[in-house]
Amino acid sequence: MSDAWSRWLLMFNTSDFTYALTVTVTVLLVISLITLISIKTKKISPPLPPGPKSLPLVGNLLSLDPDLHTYFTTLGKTYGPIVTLWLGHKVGIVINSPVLASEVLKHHDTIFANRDVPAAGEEATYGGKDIVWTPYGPKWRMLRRVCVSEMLSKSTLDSFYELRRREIRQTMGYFYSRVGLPVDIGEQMFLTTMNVVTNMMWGGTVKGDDRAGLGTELRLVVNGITQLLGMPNISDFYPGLARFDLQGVRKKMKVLAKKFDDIFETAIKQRKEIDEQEGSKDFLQFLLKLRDDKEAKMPLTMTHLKALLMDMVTGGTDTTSNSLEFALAELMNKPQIIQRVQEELDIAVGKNKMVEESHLSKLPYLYAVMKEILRLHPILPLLVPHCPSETCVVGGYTVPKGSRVFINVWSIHRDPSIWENPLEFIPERFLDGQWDYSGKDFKYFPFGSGRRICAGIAMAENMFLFSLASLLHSFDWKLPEGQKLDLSEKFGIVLKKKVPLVLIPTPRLSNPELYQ
Ligand code: HEM
Repeated sequence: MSDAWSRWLLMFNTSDFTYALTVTVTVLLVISLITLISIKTKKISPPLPPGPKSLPLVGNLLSLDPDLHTYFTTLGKTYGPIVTLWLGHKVGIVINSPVLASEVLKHHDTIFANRDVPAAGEEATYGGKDIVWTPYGPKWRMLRRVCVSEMLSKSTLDSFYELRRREIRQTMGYFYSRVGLPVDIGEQMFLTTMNVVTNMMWGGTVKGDDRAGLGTELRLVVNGITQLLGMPNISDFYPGLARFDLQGVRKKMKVLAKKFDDIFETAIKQRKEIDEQEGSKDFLQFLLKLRDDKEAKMPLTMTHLKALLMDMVTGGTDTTSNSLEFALAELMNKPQIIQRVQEELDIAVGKNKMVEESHLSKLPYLYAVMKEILRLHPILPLLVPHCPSETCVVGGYTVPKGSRVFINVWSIHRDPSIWENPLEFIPERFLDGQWDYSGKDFKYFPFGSGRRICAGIAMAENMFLFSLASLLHSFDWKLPEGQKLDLSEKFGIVLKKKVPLVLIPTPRLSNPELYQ
């Protein structure tokens, strides 16, 4: 068996395919081949961007590396800033330069503000009814407005400060109870963000003994969802074969999404039962009110409502917690940077208090640490793929309507022609305030840019800074005896650490009562 074929099997998890299925696939692929050849031999002017030679039937699928972000970066070095890949029947376009990212996300923003919804995404979000996958248009605008102006606005976030404070204190209390013992940083930060998000949504939280159990389970579910979303799927590349769900991606996603759907159903039922007089103010109550608004121009359906909740519990948790895990991991390699952050914290907060959100504006060096982490490990390394609603020209090449466009922010953030020592973790490069998250500069845009820019920037910034400040102010951290730091990344729609970060906390604050 050739290397490429084994990789294919590995990536697509097809070991349980039966002989009969293989025959069926072959027949269907032959039909696909005829269509593919007819598309490829059509003269396109200007031409498609350059790219590696593709094979009949499969295009470039056999040579795809599972770590797509590094693979696309290598392709960029050979073929230039814009590359074509044939993903079965689908045209994939990879953008590796700031100039072309700007053409796509700024000059042609409206055309590219669409998504090529993968089968996995459709299954996870009630048929793609959420913000992430809804096509650009009135429905998306309505969802986005609800989310950005109401749920995640600065004033709403401010009103939930007590809740974040309580959760972060609880996490610090947990670490205090584990002094001298190894703790899984990613797991704990996931739990903290999940608790904040579910609390904001419907007042739900995981406490006490349930914390480890339910938290671990929810993390597995979210991990599973993001993994399936980032996984190449035959159904997406050969739409004619989608109904067979050959890799079982839809089936697996259905099981995972059902777990959250059950949680949403229970929360919705309970919320409806609570007398409004009790005045609970969470998003669910707000969304249920919107849903009952019969006058609304673009009504919010129950499906939209649940799809929005799904965006919050998946998009709002894994992104922030993985960024925090990368941050602590990079810092473990650079004790002098930890020292500088702690000095800043000791001046702004003092060692006789815990960090409050009001301290965050006095921590410019910590802010630079966050920016540098999102440069070196942009947590959505290819953004969420965009999809042009009409054929257009980018960088002098044709980008066909319906193609899947990957903006490789990971490679732009590590481009040596833009960044000095790009592979080094150097927060100082952000101290002059030159870079922000607005997406205006296509050399640095970890949250994306244009109409589809991340809807949760304020919350991400808040949770990241508050958590990291608390972790470094309350504790010193060390690796367990004999363990080496591993900073390698694992590709997925959300980038993860290949090896979970396990560290041992030692309290820094003199008064043990602060940790209670
Ligand atoms: C470190 C944390 C985070 C990072 C780096 C991040 C980054 C991103 C990126 C790169 C995109 C895609 C932009 C594009 O397609 O061009 C995105 C989309 C999105 N993010 Fe975030 N995100 C983070 C946290 C959050 C949080 C906390 C929430 C909400 C609670 C959130 C909600 C969303 C939503 C709803 C979208 C889809 C927007 C749309 O398609 O209109 N994100 N995010």
